[in-house]
Amino acid sequence: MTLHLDDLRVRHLGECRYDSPLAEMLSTKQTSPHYVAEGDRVLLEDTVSMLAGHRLPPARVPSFEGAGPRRKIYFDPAQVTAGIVTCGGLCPGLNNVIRGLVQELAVHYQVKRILGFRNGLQGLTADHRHDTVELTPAHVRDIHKDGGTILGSSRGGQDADEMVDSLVLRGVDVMFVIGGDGGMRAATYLSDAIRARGLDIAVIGVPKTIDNDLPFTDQSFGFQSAFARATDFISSVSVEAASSPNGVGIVKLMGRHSGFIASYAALAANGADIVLIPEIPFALEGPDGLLAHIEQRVRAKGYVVIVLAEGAGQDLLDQPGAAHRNGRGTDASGNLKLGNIGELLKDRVAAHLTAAGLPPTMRYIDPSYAIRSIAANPYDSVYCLRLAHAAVHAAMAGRTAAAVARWRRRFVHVPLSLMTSRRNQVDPDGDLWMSVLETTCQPAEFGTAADREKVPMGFC
Ligand SMILES: Nc1ncnc2c1ncn2[C@@H]1O[C@H](COP(=O)(O)OP(=O)(O)OP(=O)(O)O)[C@@H](O)[C@H]1O
Ligand SMILES: O=P(O)(O)OC[C@H]1O[C@](O)(CO)[C@@H](O)[C@@H]1O
Ligand SMILES: [Mg+2]
Repeated sequence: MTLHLDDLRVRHLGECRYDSPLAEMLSTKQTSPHYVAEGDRVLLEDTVSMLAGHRLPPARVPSFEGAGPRRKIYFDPAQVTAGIVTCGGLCPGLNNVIRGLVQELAVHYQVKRILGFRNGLQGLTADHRHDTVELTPAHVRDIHKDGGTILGSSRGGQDADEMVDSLVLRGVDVMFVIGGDGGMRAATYLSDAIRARGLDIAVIGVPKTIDNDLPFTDQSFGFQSAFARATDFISSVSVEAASSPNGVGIVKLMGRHSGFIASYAALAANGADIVLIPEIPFALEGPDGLLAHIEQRVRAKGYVVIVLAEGAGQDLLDQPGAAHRNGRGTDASGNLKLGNIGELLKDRVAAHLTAAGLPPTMRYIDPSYAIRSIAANPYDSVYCLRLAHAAVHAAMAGRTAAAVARWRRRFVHVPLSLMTSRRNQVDPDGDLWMSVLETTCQPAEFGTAADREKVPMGFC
């Protein structure tokens, strides 16, 4: 999909008439390498060849509106009630974002009231809309020290009109939705329904997901903390595998459709021989298949360490009745339920090595929720705080149906609909995957004899 400048423009509720309480701080600022001035824009693409390909003057090249405080704002802060909700799976940093939103809204803009809706979008239904938490700086002072979300979260669909009714009944003027792809989709429908009813309510998304599968953001918050924790499990399994005869260490990590956690954690731990991700299918059998490669590594090195994203190799579980298929179907939010590729791999590797005369010592770890239920690390803490500041500035300036994101290290406004227009995935031709191949020395693909012709050899 080719994007044009107009696709990247975010909606404004109207003219900004009020002086911002931060106006004085902004009076002397101009664009510099470290500051995007009001009215300036951040390029979508950043290579000479991509820019040249547009054949457009700089002002027409696709770009995002820079985030940050404006001198004039849309809402009168003294009249504003803000709402906050966290939805979907947990992610390190949710509490940091809540805290950042509350502090900025209360301390700098001094808004009238801040309401936290409980248990995800369920909190915006008729049955739950009155069970809100009154959020103040004192209430959120220490919440960043804990993982999870003080507001609670959930999966499962809600009616957009019912959610709008809740905002109207609770007098909400600016609504912050902290969520992943599902949450951003729900926020899009929410802002569409608000618009259809001609209401003056801003909806700002703060994208989160440990899977890092959202587009138009360099990395989603919490991802760094999550993969850092995953690294510990890879190190443990590597030690165990290396200390055992024919040791096989397998770590299965979250990542439904995107293998970023597996790739980054494997690079950070630097002990993995094989990384398997959803973006790159693999064959088990055959001379170029995964099992043959594992056997070769055990023979050469004495042990092997495999890092596996949960969404990898799902096609291998597709046959009806296949072991570890786990029924499939979808969860309450419509996300595909995955089969257990880790268990399948464990069984198949054990059978293969045993048949090859290398009976393995199997060390299998599935850290599951342990990587996402933790508090944010210092890097994510700073990132969450800055995203929260950007979200508040966007809302107070009357931006709506927009997400705040960091793009090419600048904070920008992204139309909400774009956040769900594609999925961020590891590019098999990109430099991240190249680094994984360089580090693990695994071949670019584990193919079968039939496609041996097109399968490049490993690096070492
Ligand atoms: N197409 C949709 N229309 C309306 N609401 C949706 C849609 N998709 C998801 N939602 C709602 O958004 C909320 C969050 O979605 P989901 O459970 O998929 O998590 P998420 O936001 O994608 O987070 P994560 O991927 O990090 O777990 C849920 O309450 C879900 O019902
Ligand atoms: O919370 P649940 O429904 O068990 O979801 C787990 C899923 O959530 C995520 O953490 C984020 O979508 C995935 O990596 C994982 O598959
Ligand atoms: Mg999701």
